[in-house]
Formats: sequence, C-alpha cells, structure tokens
Amino acid sequence: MGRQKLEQALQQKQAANQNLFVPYIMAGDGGLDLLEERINFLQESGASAIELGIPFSDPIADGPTIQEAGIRALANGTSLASILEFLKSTKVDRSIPIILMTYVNPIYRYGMEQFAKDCADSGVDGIIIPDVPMEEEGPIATHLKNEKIAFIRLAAMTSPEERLKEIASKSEGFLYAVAVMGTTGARSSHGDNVKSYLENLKKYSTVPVLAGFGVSTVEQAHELSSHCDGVIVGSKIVDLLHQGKNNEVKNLIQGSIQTSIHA
Ligand SMILES: O=P(O)(O)OC[C@@H](O)[C@@H](O)c1c[nH]c2ccccc12
Repeated sequence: MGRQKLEQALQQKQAANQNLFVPYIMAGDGGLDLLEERINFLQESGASAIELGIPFSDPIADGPTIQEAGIRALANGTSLASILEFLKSTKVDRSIPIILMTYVNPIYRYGMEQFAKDCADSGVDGIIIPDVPMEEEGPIATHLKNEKIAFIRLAAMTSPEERLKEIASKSEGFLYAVAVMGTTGARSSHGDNVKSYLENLKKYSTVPVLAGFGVSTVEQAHELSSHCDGVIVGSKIVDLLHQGKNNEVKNLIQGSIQTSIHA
C-alpha cells in the first residue's frame, strides 16, 4: 500500500524490461460508474500505474482537452468525496497503483489531515499537487508521510539547476518531469533541450523519472523514454476514451512500454 506499493510496481515493470507508462484519466468523465472498467482496462493494457484527476473548476495547468473532461465530470456531480468513496469500495479488487492528481484547493476544502487519512483508507498510493510550491508544501507533505503515501514532485524546465536537484531528491514514487513549457495537451514534438533536462534529472533522482505533457504517440514515448524511465500521457488518452477508441489506447500503451523498438 502507498509509496511502497507504487515503487515496487514500477520496479517490477522495469525488471521486466519495460518503459514505464502512466495514463492520466479524469475521474467521473463518463460517470463514476465507468471508472472501475476503465481502470481495469488500462491495467490490462500494460499501464504501470494510473493518474486519476480530480475535477476542479479552476484547473490552471490544464489545456482544453482536460478542462473539458473536468467540466463533464463536474456536470455529472463528481466530487473528491465521491471519488474517494468509489476508490474505497473497489480497493480489494484493484492491484494497479493509483495516483491522485488534484489542485490544492479541493484538499483545503476537504481538510488536509482528513484528506491524507481518507486517501490511505481508499488505497491511494501517490499524490500529485501541481500548485503547491516547494516552499509551501510542509504541512501536506507531513500528512502524506504519516499515511505512507508517495508525494510525487513536479520538475519544470524553467527551474534553475539547484532547485531541480532539490525537487528530484525529494520526490517519492517517481519524479514527474514536465517536458514542455505551458499547459497540458498534445504537441507535435518536444524541444532539443528536453534530452539534457531529463538526463540531468535522472542523475539527481533516486526514484524513476517520467516525462509528461505533450506526449501523444508511441514514437514520442520512445524518444522521451530513451532519456528517462517512461512517460505520462493525459490529453490523448482522455480524448480516445471519450471517443470510445479503446483499441487505440491499448496500442499506444503496448507500443510505448516495449523497449525493443527505438525511436
Ligand atoms: O495532457 P498531457 O499533455 O498528456 O499531459 C499529462 C497530463 O495531462 C496529466 O499528467 C495532468 C493533467 N492535469 C495536470 C496538471 C498538472 C500536472 C499534470 C497534469
């Protein structure tokens, strides 16, 4: 459970010679009833863990695809409480690690300590909070530590070297390397500077480094994975699932995790 479960699951995939692949989906997009089926589907397709987004009215880091998924989820009444309730009721049947991605505001409203406790109770293994800077993370970090939940840190390409070192050394579970400047959403390519950025983070980090933002093809996944441990894909997966193109999701995951093909 928690940080240990996440780190072991990633180690197992790497021991099986796979690139890591973490799909992001918006909880409640299509209704919470669909969520269990989607989680199982992603697990069977070869995902290493699942990043589950909590819908929020003011998602500052999100591009249009994920914003729209959030609007759909909020419109059908999905809340942080209902998502935790769902996760709790399905946890015995679930083996894939679950990472919640939420802005800090819903955590404050819920109550920070209660949030950490209920996450642990619901079988949540890791948390990503994109809008808490390192200087302000103390209280939430303490609560997550008490519950043995991995606090996954985000690195940005704009951060100076010393800051990147500190973020990388603190991250738990894995390190989320944001590979573009800007919001979430598919991009046609990543800049040349991404390679050295990822390779530096690999040097500083004791946990796997995963690149996210802008990844939508197997080729991009291979290109980035050759400089780190794998990728996170959000907008493309959200889009394909919304269109019912599950087969394409499966192909994207299965192609990306293969290490025998090089970009
Ligand atoms: O959508 P993309 O470009 O594939 O990027 C992943 C991203 O969606 C997911 O990790 C995510 C969704 N919202 C976020 C907010 C901050 C950091 C990360 C995220």
